[in-house]
Amino acid sequence: MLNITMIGCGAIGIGALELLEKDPDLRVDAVVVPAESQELIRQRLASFEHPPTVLTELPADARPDLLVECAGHRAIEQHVLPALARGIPCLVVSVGALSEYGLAERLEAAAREGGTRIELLPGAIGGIDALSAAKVGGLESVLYTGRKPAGAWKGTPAEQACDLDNLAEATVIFKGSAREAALLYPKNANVAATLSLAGLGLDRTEVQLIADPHSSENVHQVEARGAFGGFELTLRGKPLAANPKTSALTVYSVVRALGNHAHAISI
Ligand SMILES: NC(=O)C1=CN([C@@H]2O[C@H](COP(=O)(O)OP(=O)(O)OC[C@H]3O[C@@H](n4cnc5c(N)ncnc54)[C@H](OP(=O)(O)O)[C@@H]3O)[C@@H](O)[C@H]2O)C=CC1
Ligand SMILES: O=C([O-])CC(=O)C(=O)O
Repeated sequence: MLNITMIGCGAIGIGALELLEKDPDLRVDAVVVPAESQELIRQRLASFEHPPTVLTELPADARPDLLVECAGHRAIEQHVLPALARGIPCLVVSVGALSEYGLAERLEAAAREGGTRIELLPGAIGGIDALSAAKVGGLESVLYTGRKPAGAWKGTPAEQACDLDNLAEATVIFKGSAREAALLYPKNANVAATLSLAGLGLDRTEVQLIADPHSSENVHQVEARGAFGGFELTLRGKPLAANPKTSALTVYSVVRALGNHAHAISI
């Protein structure tokens, strides 16, 4: 059995915990959350058969088999970097944090220091295996379009670009590089960063973000060309009720990745 510490316990975290309870090979022993929400999370987890301990920091002597981050960009610096340096393997969903200059190199250095690895999870997108394999032969272009319901862009710079409450038609709210997208939209453009890290890089991957008042799904489209040929992918993600910015597939991606560490056959 693998003992896991989870960083963050919101829409993704709770969704993953519910599914992981059914897996005898995995046990989430602890969740790490901000002090302000510690009590609320404790109450939310009370109905679980094996409620994880709710902490605000990973204790200095803690040695979980795996640490999984599902908290947000700031948690990478705060929790993942030190855990890697201590030799704890980390899985992360807030991949957009790596758009900050120098952070990827610091994560790599910390993982080397600790003799361990950091795994960037596909989250809400598919095709990462194909794209990163295509990169080996050489990629020419990768275009990512992220389309979400207007409400999913609330609390983001899109509010300055348009009137989200009265949008009549689908509106492009951002056009630029994956790096800019991930920095400007930390809760909505992790997929842009993931695709770019697998493919052409943060500065050469073209990104378009759309607020669509007629959509009820988070639609991710990828067009890639290179020596391998080409592929077009459209993924229509169902948003989570607990956080409409986040697609349900992200929860399943976390559960799959953890399972792959524990089960005899991984896929
Ligand atoms: N790769 C992908 O495809 C995707 C990645 N994501 C990433 O996952 C993150 C989480 O998504 P989601 O679960 O929907 O978000 P929620 O806001 O529902 O939950 C976030 C949870 O993390 C906690 N948290 C926030 N900051 C920290 C921190 N520094 N240390 C510990 N805990 C923290 C929050 O606590 P509190 O409530 O107190 O703030 C909350 O419990 C997103 O911010 C995004 O970066 C999301 C969707 C797709
Ligand atoms: O969950 C999704 O559909 C994608 C998302 O929020 C992100 O890329 O950050």
